[in-house]
Amino acid sequence: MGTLEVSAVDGVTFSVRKGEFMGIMGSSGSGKSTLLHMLGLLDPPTKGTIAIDDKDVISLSESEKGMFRLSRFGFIFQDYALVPELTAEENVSLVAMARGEGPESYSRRSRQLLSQVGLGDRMAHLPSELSGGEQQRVAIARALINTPEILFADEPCANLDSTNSRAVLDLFQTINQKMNLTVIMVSHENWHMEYFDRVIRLRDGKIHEDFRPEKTEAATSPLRL
Ligand SMILES: Nc1ncnc2c1ncn2[C@@H]1O[C@H](COP(=O)(O)OP(=O)(O)OP(=O)(O)O)[C@@H](O)[C@H]1O
Repeated sequence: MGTLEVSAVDGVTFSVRKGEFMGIMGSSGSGKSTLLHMLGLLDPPTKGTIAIDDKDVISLSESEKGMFRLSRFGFIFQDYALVPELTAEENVSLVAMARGEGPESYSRRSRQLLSQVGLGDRMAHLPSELSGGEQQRVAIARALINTPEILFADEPCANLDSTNSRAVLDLFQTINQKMNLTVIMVSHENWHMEYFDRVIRLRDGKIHEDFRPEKTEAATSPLRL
């Protein structure tokens, strides 16, 4: 920031097990989004290493990072990040198209995923014709179209009421358990911890706590993947 150097994340070291549902928590400005964006290869760290399956992913070229993100990661953002001019089905298909797939292979899967997130009757709707919770479920279907190994979610419930937040978290839990997908989610809501296997709490860009929260019985959704 001009002459002011900001250490958004500083000296953070941890590893994540395959299939873990991890929450990154901490107060505003503690570095959660920066950490998530670095892990998701969206922002480069100034120093340090990130390894996935023992592969150093920092040294990949920009185009290799792009392909790595498309084929191995799913992203879900607070503001849904849907393309406003495209229907729900087209939004989901878009990332499969970007990976070079033909329509014969992604069309059926897009529709199947939208049905599985409860939007079978909303496939032709534009984002503006969907509620916030529905838009976030389109974003979840989109994140799953390329059968990723890691799902990154940055405050996915920030704009949702508690019923819709629970629907999204129930979906994450089902995806995590049924597909053994690693989920890394930024949150500042303490009640979300009931869904997490593990929490890393940041303070001033450093790991302040790394713990396994006590599990209460969270509801399970009817999603079958
Ligand atoms: N693009 C940027 N340029 C300069 N500083 C930034 C930038 N993005 C974030 N920061 C700073 O880095 C620090 C960490 O920000 P970050 O957005 O990662 O925090 P956060 O924990 O996700 O916060 P919030 O919960 O409010 O979203 C903050 O001090 C912030 O002001």
